[in-house]
Amino acid sequence: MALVAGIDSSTQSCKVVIRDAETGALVRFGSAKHPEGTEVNPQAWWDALNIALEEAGGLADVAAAAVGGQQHGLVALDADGEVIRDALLWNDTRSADAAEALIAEYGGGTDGAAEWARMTGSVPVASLTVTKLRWLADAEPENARRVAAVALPHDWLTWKLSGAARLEDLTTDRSEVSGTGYFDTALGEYRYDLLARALRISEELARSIVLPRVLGPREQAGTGDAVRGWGHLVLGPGAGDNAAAALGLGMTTGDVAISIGTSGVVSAVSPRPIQDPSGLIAGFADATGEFLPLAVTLNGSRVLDGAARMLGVDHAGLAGLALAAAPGANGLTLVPYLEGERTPNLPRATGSFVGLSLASMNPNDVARAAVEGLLCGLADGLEAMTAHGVPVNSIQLIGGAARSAAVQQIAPTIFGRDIQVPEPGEYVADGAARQAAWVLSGSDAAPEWTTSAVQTFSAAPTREVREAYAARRHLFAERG
Ligand SMILES: Nc1ncnc2c1ncn2[C@@H]1O[C@H](COP(=O)(O)OP(=O)(O)O)[C@@H](O)[C@H]1O
Ligand SMILES: O=C(CO)[C@@H](O)[C@H](O)COP(=O)(O)O
Repeated sequence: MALVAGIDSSTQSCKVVIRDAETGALVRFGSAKHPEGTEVNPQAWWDALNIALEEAGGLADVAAAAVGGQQHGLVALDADGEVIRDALLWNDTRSADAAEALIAEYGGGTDGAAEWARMTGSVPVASLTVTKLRWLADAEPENARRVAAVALPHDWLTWKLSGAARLEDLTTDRSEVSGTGYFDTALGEYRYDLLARALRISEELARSIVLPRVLGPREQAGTGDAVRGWGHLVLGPGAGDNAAAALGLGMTTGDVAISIGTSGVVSAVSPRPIQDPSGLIAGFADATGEFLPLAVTLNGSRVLDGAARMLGVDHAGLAGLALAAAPGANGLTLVPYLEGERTPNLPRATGSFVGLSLASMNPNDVARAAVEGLLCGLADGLEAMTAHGVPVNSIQLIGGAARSAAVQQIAPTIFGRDIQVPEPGEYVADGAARQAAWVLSGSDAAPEWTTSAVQTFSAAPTREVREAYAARRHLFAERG
């Protein structure tokens, strides 16, 4: 029995699944926490990966591995392959002004946004790597001058697993690179002119910066580090976390995943690239050769973490309170922009409770408003997706907060559709494992693994909750 490892290096933690390459059966599992914050030394991801690998029984008997990772984070490397500064993560909003400047440089407003959507598939927001590079060039020019290679979290971890030292050995895949902001997702080519613009350097100089080689969906990224005893290990190209989840869920056209981890993500497989000048949809690629349009919010599971903390309960307690309240929370709406927001693009926003009254100022309604506000933001993303002609036949709910009974039961009322909840699991890591098995097999198609049982939740839609949210989502203060 050949074993494969799938790794999910996500915002809050690293998870490793070891699965049977043929059947997909789970054999071992390990996980380790990542540090808090939106600026993280990549060494912390490497340390967490090693702890998680050890907990999962190591790689000695594993034939292939692949890494799925949080997207967009800027890992800037110098000529010796050393990390220049802590990585700025996808949820770090300091590059919001840089995003605005980059749009302005292409005509500004709707023209500039449309041009970026045409060039790359996405309109720059603070999350995208290209804006972080511009921030680096302006705020830390000394560091910017030292940049010899730019990698993203999963690229860097794959490189570390391989034990390679040469920058030229860095690899990535279409799903990851499509979220950089300097890659033409429709054509599948780097845009060195955009890299140059971000760093305020000539295109000639930009071409001397090493960008990871973009691998095909089942192309080998190399082998494991011989020095660490992983020389036998075949490495897959890896993927951005949402593309890996799509692979883990076996999504095809018409399937939608709603992931509620640190980020809230609505994603769908599309046979054609999506270019949305409004910026609500990011036109990324998937891990199989197709496309994966996404709507991503900055405020996912932590909305519920914060609400539970505020109410002095655990997650089960929060779900109980929310389910004890009536839909609409007695007129209370949570605008959930606790960490600023990305979709819609409001990086300086804060959250607010709107409609508070004596009737709603109680734990049940506050909990209900938290769950409804979180889901309404995602429902707006789903609506933007359908507006772009992305077919929606089924919706699966995944990510840490999909374990909440309140999220499961309230989701169909807000989305106005049945919601399928697969067994709790690590679908990003599973997708990475499935990719590793695919690379190992050398077949044209990814192996058919048994999919997990799903539970379907149905409920009457509560249009009025969405309408109240739509009328109030602009009612927030900006952070000072
Ligand atoms: N039962 C639950 N209800 C609500 N949130 C939960 C529950 N279990 C875990 N979470 C939250 O899910 C998040 C972790 O989910 P995960 O998908 O692993 O995040 P990420 O991929 O961003 O690291 C944490 O914020 C955690 O508090
Ligand atoms: O920014 C994106 C995708 O565009 C996020 O999906 C990140 O990739 C982080 O994912 P989680 O760790 O929150 O799951």
